Amino acid sequence: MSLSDQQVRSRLRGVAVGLLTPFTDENEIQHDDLAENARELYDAGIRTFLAAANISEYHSLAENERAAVVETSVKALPSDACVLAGVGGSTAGAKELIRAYDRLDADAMMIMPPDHTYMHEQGLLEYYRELGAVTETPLVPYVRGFDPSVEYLARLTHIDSVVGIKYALKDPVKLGAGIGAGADDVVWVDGLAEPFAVSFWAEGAEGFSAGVSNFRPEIGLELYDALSAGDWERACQLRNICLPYQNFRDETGQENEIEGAISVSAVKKGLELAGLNGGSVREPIRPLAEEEERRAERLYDQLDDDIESLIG
Ligand SMILES: N[C@@H](CC=O)C(=O)O
Repeated sequence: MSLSDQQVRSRLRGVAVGLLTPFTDENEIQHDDLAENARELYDAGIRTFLAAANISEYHSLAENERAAVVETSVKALPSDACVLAGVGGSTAGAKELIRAYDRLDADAMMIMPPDHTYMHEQGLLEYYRELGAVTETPLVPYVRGFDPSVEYLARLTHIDSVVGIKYALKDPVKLGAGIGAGADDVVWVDGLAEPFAVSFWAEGAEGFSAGVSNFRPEIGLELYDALSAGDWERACQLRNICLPYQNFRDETGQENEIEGAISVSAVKKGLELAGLNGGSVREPIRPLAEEEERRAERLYDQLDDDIESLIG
């Protein structure tokens, strides 16, 4: 049975890890590895999971694969875990996926950023209303890749099905304004991982998505405790030890000028180095080059040392 709206809100007040989709070299999904990752992260204390979503390589998964990934995740995790399932695309297609996720008992729908060349704020709000009309399951829209008005953010919070917003714009001032203008019962989640966790928290975010905490969950959990306790100095220390690996994720990689191209491959490498399952990536992402693999290893060692001295 899935969680209530109130329980989902409570889970959004925490660290949300992305369940990356491990692929074989032949591009097949390794469901056992995915399930093992989910259980290990749960045992480490994580309770909020994003399945078939952003860094799960949502866009590289077919519809039936998205449902299969969500099914594996829900089955692998105890019932007090919150699984947010990635949804996107046309209204009709998204509704179909939502119905499939409902049959699988997903706890919430993570609505991916609109994948459209042209759009209108009112049309986008209509999209969320349409999706909300086919399910009792709460929606969490992911705001990324476009620059909406504060008014839009406020209106988004007033859509009945919306219980949380994953905010991933590098604009803490707009976040604070959106929170101030919006409904009180919506939980705002930092969608830009640990580097923005402190500034977004100061503006009113109550949870954050994981970056390096996807493979070293203890950092995210300690950071969340420090933020909850108002211990800014410790929160900044914990945030700072994440930065070298997070900055590496932002790089372009080789023979490419698009920033962040190695981001998912770097997290998959981190999973492998932490003893979890990373696996291969699908196009349009590329695997790390040899030199990047070595650099990831050095950065991971540094992270490991920093965790040892700060967390023990
Ligand atoms: N936290 C993720 C973004 C959200 O899914 C990341 O660091 O890439």
